[in-house]
Amino acid sequence: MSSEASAVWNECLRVIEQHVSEQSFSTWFKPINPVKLDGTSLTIQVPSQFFYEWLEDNYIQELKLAIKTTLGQSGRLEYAVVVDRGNSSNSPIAVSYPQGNHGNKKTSSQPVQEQKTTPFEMESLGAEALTKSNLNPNYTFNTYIEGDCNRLARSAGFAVATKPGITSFNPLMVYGGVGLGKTHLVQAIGNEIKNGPEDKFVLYVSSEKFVNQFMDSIKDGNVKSFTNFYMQVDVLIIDDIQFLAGKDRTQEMFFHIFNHLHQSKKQIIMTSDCPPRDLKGLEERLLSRFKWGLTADLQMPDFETRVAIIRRKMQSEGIFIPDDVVEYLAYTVDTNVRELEGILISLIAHASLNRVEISLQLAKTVMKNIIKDIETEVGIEFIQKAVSEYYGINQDDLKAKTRKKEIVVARQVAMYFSKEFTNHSLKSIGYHFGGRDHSTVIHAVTTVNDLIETDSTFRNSVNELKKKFKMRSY
Ligand SMILES: Nc1ncnc2c1ncn2[C@@H]1O[C@H](COP(=O)(O)OP(=O)(O)OP(=O)(O)O)[C@@H](O)[C@H]1O
Repeated sequence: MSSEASAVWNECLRVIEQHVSEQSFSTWFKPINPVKLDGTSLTIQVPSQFFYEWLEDNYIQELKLAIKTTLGQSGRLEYAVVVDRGNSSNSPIAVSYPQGNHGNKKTSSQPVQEQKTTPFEMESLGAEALTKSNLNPNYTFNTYIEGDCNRLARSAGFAVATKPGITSFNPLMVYGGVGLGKTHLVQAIGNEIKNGPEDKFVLYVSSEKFVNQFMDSIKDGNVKSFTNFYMQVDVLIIDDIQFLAGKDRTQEMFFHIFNHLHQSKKQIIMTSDCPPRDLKGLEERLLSRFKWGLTADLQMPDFETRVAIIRRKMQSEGIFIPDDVVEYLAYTVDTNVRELEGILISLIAHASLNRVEISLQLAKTVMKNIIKDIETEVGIEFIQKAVSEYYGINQDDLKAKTRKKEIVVARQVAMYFSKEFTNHSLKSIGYHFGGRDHSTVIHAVTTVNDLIETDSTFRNSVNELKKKFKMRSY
């Protein structure tokens, strides 16, 4: 090792130390050996291919800063990767060169294993590498709106964030449909731990990336460093675990990593698009481990929570949207939160591009453009769906013969609204409710009107539903 190279690298370390945590510094920078200095080009030796890729994915900015500070603008960094063949004492060194320098191979006393570009030429930091843990700093508990839809998962997540690895929620498995906030929640846990008092190595990885890294490690003969790396993590957050289905070798590797982490009281957090019992193509021994901790689901947020999510978003974007528009969006977009956010962003974009105020009319136009088949008119079907959801009954029961009290009330309310909000005749309305005759519809309308007069609880619920239909038929 040249003393010049050492001196330069020591300088670099002083810069890097100021920008990374103590733990990252000892994990990722202490094992590096400076090899040589050639003009303003410093070669450093890293223990494995995996290590090299990790540095490149996660610490490129710090390395760049250190090199430029120490060697000036023309400073360059090159890597020597110790090839992992399971026997490090035998490992040859592969020197890496900048792209475009291939015809000018430098000689090394040991065999050159492969060519690598320098990190500075590969500044393709993926969106994932936003922080050292691959966590998006905006995904916090603070920005994650609480509602009935996520209460259990959120509070379990918070407990885990306070005492990672030592609550009974290990592993914590969060499942739910597309765009319902799984990633946001598990990253909020990660951010909370990372910003907490203890110096924990938190790592977020998508299952897809985990599979790809594992496959690459097989290809490159690096499996050992892959495993060692994952076994060092204090908090492993692995997203969309269903992606491991059918990938037997990766599952086996994950099984070992899981066991090691769990035995060492390290926290494991996973997400999935369905409950563990429905995860097809995953080994039974993995599934049974997933059930050791806590499994919590996320549901579609209810109307109030959707309003709160929109308001939160408005606050973070620094924009104002009138209440009727907020309510309209919250009523209409009930598929998932990502879609709700998407429509909100389109609305903001439309208003600012066309220099118009955000209004209900604009919201409706944007909505029609985005969701082609959106049902903007109130029809009997829509009323039946909304009323049965509101009363928590099966939609088909509105058409069935059943005379159960709660179903009769819901049916009468739905008939009442069908009369008020659609152009269907009494006969047609009766037909849509299991072929009842028009006098049944008249009776329903009269009963509902009477109840509105006499029963305030009933009146409130009818008003709430009415608001929803008015939004549509505006
Ligand atoms: N309760 C919530 N409060 C605030 N924002 C939320 C909430 N739930 C979801 N979001 C937002 O909705 C968007 C989609 O969430 P996220 O990506 O976490 O969903 P997901 O369930 O992981 O989706 P996928 O199934 O596609 O992986 C994100 O922008 C997220 O911030």
